[in-house]
Amino acid sequence: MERTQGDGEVDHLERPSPLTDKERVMIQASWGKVYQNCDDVGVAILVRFFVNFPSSKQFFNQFKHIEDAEELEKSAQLRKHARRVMNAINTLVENLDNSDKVASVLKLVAKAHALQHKVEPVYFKILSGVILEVLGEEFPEVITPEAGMRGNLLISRLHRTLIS
Ligand code: HEM
Repeated sequence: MERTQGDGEVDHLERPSPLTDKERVMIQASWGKVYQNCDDVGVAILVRFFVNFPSSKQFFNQFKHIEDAEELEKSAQLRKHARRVMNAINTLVENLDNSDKVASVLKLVAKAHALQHKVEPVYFKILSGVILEVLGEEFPEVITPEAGMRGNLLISRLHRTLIS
């Protein structure tokens, strides 16, 4: 299904086909390399996200007024969220063969962000782009176009959970 948003952007919300065993193993191996460096990678992703999309800082009381990238990098709240994001993705990747678990993790994250933190769903889409951008730069050998596309589909599931 394709939905056209108000600004004319076409949003691909089609249900992805189930992963084959081969794809699952490939994603888990690729992610394993990323997760070995989870602290550095997570912080690099979030700093890029908050520097390039400053309005996304509004949800974080401790660094919403910080503009300098080096200062952002030191923020304890940013570093904590980076770890949480990386750990949540790790749980998803470890459980790719358990769709109930994947759905329950996505639902928990989606509910907390929508209801408690009041984060608009669009920020998840933006963050997913930044994740793929940073991983593509840092791990060109593991982020193939195919893996990138699957990553996008995972995030679009999260986005769909958030808006439903
Ligand atoms: C892949 C995407 C994301 C994942 C997996 C994720 C995960 C988490 C987790 C596990 C927590 C802690 C539990 C909770 O309070 O819900 C959290 C907290 C939070 N998240 Fe996210 N998050 C994501 C994206 C975002 C985005 C895009 C924003 C806003 C732009 C955001 C804003 C927040 C805020 C404000 C908190 C509370 C921070 C605090 O209390 O210090 N998150 N997130």
